[in-house]
Amino acid sequence: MEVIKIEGGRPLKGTVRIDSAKNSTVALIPAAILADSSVILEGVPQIVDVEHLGMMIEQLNGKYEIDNDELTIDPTHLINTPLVEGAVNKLRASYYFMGALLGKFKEAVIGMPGGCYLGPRPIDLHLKGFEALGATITQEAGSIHLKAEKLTGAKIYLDFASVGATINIMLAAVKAEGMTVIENAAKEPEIIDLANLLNGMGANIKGAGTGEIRIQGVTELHGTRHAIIPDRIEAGTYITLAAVAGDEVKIDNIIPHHLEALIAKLREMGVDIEVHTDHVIVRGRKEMKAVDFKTSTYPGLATDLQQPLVTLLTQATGVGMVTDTIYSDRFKNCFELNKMGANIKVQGNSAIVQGPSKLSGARVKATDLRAGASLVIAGLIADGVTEIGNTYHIDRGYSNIEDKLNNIGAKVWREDVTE
Ligand SMILES: CC(=O)N[C@H]1[C@@H](OP(=O)(O)OP(=O)(O)OC[C@H]2O[C@@H](n3ccc(=O)[nH]c3=O)[C@H](O)[C@@H]2O)O[C@H](CO)[C@@H](O)[C@@H]1O
Ligand SMILES: C=C(OP(=O)(O)O)C(=O)O
Repeated sequence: MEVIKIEGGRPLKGTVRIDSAKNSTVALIPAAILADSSVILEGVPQIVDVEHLGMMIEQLNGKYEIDNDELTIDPTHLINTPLVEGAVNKLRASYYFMGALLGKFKEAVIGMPGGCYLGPRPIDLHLKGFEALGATITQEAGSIHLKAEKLTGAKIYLDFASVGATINIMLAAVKAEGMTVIENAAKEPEIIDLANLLNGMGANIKGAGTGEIRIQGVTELHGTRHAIIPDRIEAGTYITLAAVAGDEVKIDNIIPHHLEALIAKLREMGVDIEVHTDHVIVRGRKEMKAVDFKTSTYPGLATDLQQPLVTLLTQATGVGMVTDTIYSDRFKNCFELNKMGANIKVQGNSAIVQGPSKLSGARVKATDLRAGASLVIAGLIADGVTEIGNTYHIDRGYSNIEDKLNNIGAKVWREDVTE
């Protein structure tokens, strides 16, 4: 079993360059199949989710070529193969092939998505959207069959501003006949990035980034070149770790506007953050006071940063409560942090953290992607060596994490150990 080992207690100093957004990239790759010629994505992060989507493009007989961080997807000879085996259940975003294949071929057969378990993650809103556009849906033995004689634009109200449902409906509607209006659409920056790619391919989408997205269907989409936005969650993770372990760390290649909720809350705790156009400088390792955090949809505090923030609170003075309004069961990291000496109680969808606690190195498991990030941060400040198992979760979303940390003075390495 591969583990990540961290020798804690080394003050961090230097620059971390943030890669492009996982949650954009994993939508942009399936979107590319809607074109009839090559789509080039600039700045693709080296993460396992991207590799898995590449395998799915190849299952569909598409060409998938990465040259450094530039990805070319050529969908010219695409075949509508059922995606029920292979990478489909290795990641959440595989479900974007539902919308993309439905949009392109009016039919898709696809297995259920994987991704982190964070509590129930139903896809009823995605299916409701496809039905509104004219698709018939049948489900059997872990796979979903979507079929439409034709797709017709519709008005679709989402009961919850779901990122996944908004994206999937956009992908299915972009070539539908007439106008689709998504009401109570998700407003996350990754939705805007997707709309920009699709519009570059010839789509007609207005309102992305607001609660009402209007999609006028077009008959053809062509290849284009698109630069992916920076990863606000990777950025937020490094900002958080710099707050507890950094002397002075520059987090570069970001859009600070996407991180306003986080930056405001960290400042409330007493963290020194200097904001510039495309980077921030964090001067950490100072006294912090505990605050409460509550996650919500964008522009609120991202649920994907909630677990790293729990680690931060273990170093602040007082009691802080972290409430996750998006996912009911995203607290497995808390039990691992307690093994390292933290004092955290989980109650319903909240974690109550009493700090400050002295953390000590221990053997822990990354139960999901951001739990992994929360344990890496804990390892950086703990006394002694921390060993983190289930590294595959971390590799779904953080590119070159050891190099990025070692470059700013950490001591992080991988080892194969017997279980
Ligand atoms: C690949 C990707 O981009 N993943 C992100 C995406 O996940 P994902 O797209 O799965 O998240 P959603 O925004 O869809 O889910 C938010 C909430 O809505 C509920 N829901 C969602 C769909 C549905 O059909 N029915 C339903 O009830 C979910 O259970 C959850 O409680 O947005 C989340 C919320 O910002 C992030 O944590 C994930 O990192
Ligand atoms: C929950 C996440 O990812 P996914 O939706 O891909 O499981 C995440 O990025 O934190």
